[in-house]
Amino acid sequence: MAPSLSPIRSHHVAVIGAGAAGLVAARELRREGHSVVVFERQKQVGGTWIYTDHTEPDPLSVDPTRSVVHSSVYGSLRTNLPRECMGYRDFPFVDRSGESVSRDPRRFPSHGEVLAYLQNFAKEFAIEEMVRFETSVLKVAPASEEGTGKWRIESTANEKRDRRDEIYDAVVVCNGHYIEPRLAKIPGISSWPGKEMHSHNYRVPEPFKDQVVVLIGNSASADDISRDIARVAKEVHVAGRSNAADTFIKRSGYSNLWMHPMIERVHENGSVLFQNGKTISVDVIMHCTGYKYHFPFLETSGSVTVDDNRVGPLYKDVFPPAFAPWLSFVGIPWKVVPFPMFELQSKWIAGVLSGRIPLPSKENMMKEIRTLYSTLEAEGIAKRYTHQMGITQFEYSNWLASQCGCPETEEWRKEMYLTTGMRKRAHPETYRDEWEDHHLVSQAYQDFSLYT
Ligand SMILES: Cc1cc2nc3c(=O)[nH]c(=O)nc-3n(C[C@H](O)[C@H](O)[C@H](O)COP(=O)(O)OP(=O)(O)OC[C@H]3O[C@@H](n4cnc5c(N)ncnc54)[C@H](O)[C@@H]3O)c2cc1C
Repeated sequence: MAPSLSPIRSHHVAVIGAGAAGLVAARELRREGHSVVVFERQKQVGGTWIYTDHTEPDPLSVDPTRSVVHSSVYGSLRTNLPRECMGYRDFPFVDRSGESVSRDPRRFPSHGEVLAYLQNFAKEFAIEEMVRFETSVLKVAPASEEGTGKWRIESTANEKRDRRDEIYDAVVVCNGHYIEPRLAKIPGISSWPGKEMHSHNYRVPEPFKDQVVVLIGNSASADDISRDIARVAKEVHVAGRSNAADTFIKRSGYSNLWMHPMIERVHENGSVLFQNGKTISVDVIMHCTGYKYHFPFLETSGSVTVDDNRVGPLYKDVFPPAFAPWLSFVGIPWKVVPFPMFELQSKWIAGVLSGRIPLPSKENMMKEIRTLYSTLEAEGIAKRYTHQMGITQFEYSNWLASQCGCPETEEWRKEMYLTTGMRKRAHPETYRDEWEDHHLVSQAYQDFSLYT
C-alpha cells in the first residue's frame, strides 16, 4: 500500500540535482514541511551554469564509460532571455552589481551572472544545508516489490567511494537534460576523416583558428557558436534541417559565415556535400543538435521510459501515474522560461505530497496522457516534441498556479518572452543589447519591489 495522503503530511524527500530546478524544489518542499536531502554530484550549486574549461575526452560524448562533464555552457554565452523574465517569481534576477564588482549588470548577462544569482538564491533560503555535495545518485528504484510507495536510493560520495543505500518516501528528479547529446545522422560519416564533436564540448573559438567548420543545427547554440567561431575560423557553414533545400545565404556582417540546408553526405576525401549542391572541404563538423532526456539511475521496470525523447507517461510533465505522487520530475518541458516554471512545478509537487493539493486518480491521469498522445499524433507532431511548449507554456503555468493557489504568470513576463523571441529572430546580432520593451521592464520592477 502506498502511504496515504491524509491532510498536511510531512515526508522524507530526496531531490536529485542542485541546479535551478533542484534548488527551488528543495525550497518548496521544505516550506511545505517535508524533510529534504538534495543529492548533487558537483562541488557547488548551479548545475549547467557552472562553467568549466574542461570538456569530455570523447568529443561526441557517445562513449557510455566516459567521465561526464555536466555543463554545456561556453565561454561567450549570454542569456537568451532578459533577466527580469528569467528569474524565479519571488526572487527577482535583478542587477546586484552594487554588492560585488565581479557582477554583470547587463540585461542579458553572461553565464557567470546566472550562476551568481543561483548561489544568492541558495544562500538566501539556506538551501546548501540540505545538499550532499559530490554525491552521485547511482540507482533509484521502488523499495519493495509490494509497492510500498517508498524508494531506495543508492548513492556514492565521489571522493570516498563509499556507497549509501537509503529509503525515502518520495523522489523528485531534477538532473537536467542538457548532458546526453543527440547527433545528426550523416551519410558517409564512418569514413569521413575530419573531426566530429558535439556543442556540449564547445568552450572557446581559438582551437578553430583558420579552420573550415560546419555546424549542424537551427538552435540558439548553433546561432551563437557559429558567430563566435567565425571571428577566428577560415570559413563557417551552418547546416539547418529547417532551411529550404536551395538555401545558400551569406550572413550579413560576416565575410566567412554561410547558411545551408542539411548535409547530403560526406566523403572520404574530407569534403561535405550539402543538399543545395555545394561541396566544400571541411576540418570539423560540430553537432549543435540538442540533447536527450537521460535518467541512467532510474529503475522502474519499464513504467517510466524515454521513447524518441518522450519521457512517459507523465501527467502534466511531472508525475508518472504508476508512482504518483512518490516520483516526480521538475524541468521536463522545453522552449519555456525555465526558472519560474520550475518554481510552480515544485510548489505543486510539495503540496500534492503533503496532501494539501489533490491529484486525479491514476486512471484519469492516464486517460489525460493518452488523449494528449492521440492529439499530438493526429496533428502529426513527432514524439520527440511532446515536451516542447513555446506559447502553450503560459496556459500550463497558469494551470499549475491555480492548483497551488498562486497568481498566474505576470502579463509583462509573457509579453517580454514573446517580444524577445521576435527580436531575436529579426536582430540576432543585437537583440541582447538593444530593445524597445522599456514599459515591460518598468512593470517588472514594480512587481519586484514586493521582494527587493
Ligand atoms: C547552452 C545553454 C544555454 C542556456 N541558456 C538559457 C538561458 O539563457 N536562459 C534560461 O532560462 N535557460 C537557459 N538554459 C536552460 C537551462 O538548462 C536551465 O535554465 C536550467 O539551468 C536547468 O536547470 P536544471 O536544474 O533542470 O538542470 P541543471 O542545471 O543541468 O542541473 C542538474 C543538476 O543535477 C546534477 N546531477 C545530475 N545527475 C546527477 C546524479 N546522478 N547524482 C547527483 N547529481 C546529479 C548535476 O550535477 C546538476 O547540478 C540554457 C541551457 C544550455 C545548455
